[in-house]
Amino acid sequence: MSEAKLLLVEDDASLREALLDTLMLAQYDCIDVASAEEAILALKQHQFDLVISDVQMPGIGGLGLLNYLQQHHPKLPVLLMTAYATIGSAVSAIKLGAVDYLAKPFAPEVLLNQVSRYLPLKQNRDQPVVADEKSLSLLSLAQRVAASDASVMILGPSGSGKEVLARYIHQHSSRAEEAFVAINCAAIPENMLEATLFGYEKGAFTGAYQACPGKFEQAQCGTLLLDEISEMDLGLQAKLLRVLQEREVERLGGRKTIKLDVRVLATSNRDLKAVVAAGQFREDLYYRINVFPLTWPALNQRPADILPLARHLLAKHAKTLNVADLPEFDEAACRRLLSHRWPGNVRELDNVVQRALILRTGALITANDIIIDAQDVPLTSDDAEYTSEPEGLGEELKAQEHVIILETLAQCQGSRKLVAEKLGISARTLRYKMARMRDMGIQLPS
Ligand SMILES: Nc1ncnc2c1ncn2[C@@H]1O[C@H](COP(=O)(O)OP(=O)(O)OP(=O)(O)O)[C@@H](O)[C@H]1O
Repeated sequence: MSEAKLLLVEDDASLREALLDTLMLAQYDCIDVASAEEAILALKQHQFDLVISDVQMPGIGGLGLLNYLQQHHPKLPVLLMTAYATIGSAVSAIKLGAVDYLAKPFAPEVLLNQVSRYLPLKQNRDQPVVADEKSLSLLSLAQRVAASDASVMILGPSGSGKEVLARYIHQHSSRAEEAFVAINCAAIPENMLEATLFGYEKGAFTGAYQACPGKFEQAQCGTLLLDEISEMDLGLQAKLLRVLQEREVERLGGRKTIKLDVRVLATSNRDLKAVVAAGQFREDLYYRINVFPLTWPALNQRPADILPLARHLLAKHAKTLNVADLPEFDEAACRRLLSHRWPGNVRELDNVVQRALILRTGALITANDIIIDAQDVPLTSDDAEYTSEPEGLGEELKAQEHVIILETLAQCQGSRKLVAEKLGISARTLRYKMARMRDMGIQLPS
């Protein structure tokens, strides 16, 4: 999940739910409230990086909130949402200090594009923690590659740390002070990926009420990460190749070409050569992107990383949970961590460490606290339900769960609220499950 925190203020409950879904599926950490008054309370309890607020609301409303923010949080960016008919008030709000506005109704991608423009880039993100010789030599190679401007293809199984490595390359490049923009090609519906990548002009398609720069433009002078590039359809691959060759982009519905100075990194957890051989990935694009291939081996191929990573993840989560004294793994717990095969790689290790932190009773984490099979975890709170996917579920059962969710979504015309009610799970759990489905490349209605 992104480290940036968003405050969403919208009095229309169903719209708020839909916006929240979009933001959470895009991995944003978000708190939602129904009025400006509640927003002010939330601002006293949390630190936010961006506020997205409706203008017309009962009480002091969006403009009252803007006024409050100007006085108490003048540096906090505010995005206002307003009905198309009342754009005049949004324009005056911009004069009052809002950074931008969204004209309702807008497509989910318009929201995500705007949000990604204003969220600050957190520089202190996870640095790769490595100890195994294989990983050390990979990092030193990555550092040397970072110094060049070559395109890099990062391969490795899911959860091995490909995005962490991509950020590392950016941070060690001459572009480190510029933007790092990541886009997950599998998570964005196919018909919106092109607009998200290349941007669009007002009126380019139904719902494009205002022009929006694409990810390439947002990454200008910096680095663009095309995550899971192998999931891009062949038609779009041809357009991407052209942009990379010409080093310029044209927004959808636009006539102007925009010169680009962007370094492109890409990841895939598939054997890209085999995908090329199967005719699902263009060979010319493969060679353009694959100037320098780097591969993170699976975690079980670099066992010396396991304990340092586990300790790092423990310290990270202890900090988030405000745990005063950091517990340690006892010897039996370490043995258990070292003997597992970690099919889910570092992401799986991260889940196990989080569970251990919740389950431990003293200053030491024992082997009993290391629950590898999540089915054994006693779920007591909604939070625990949200963060732990029952990994023990068989593949067949999981596939059935996905079918049920998709069918119920269709029956309820996409209303997450109704789906959650029908399936008897919390809206949070549904959101989490849908995010996991998106991660797996399953297309969901937006
Ligand atoms: N070497 C590392 N040091 C610190 N944290 C790591 C490391 N490798 C992975 N992680 C953490 O593990 C999680 C998964 O990593 P990441 O998202 O980079 O994997 P990925 O290979 O891109 O996965 P996917 O293919 O599923 O997108 C993240 O929370 C990341 O911060």
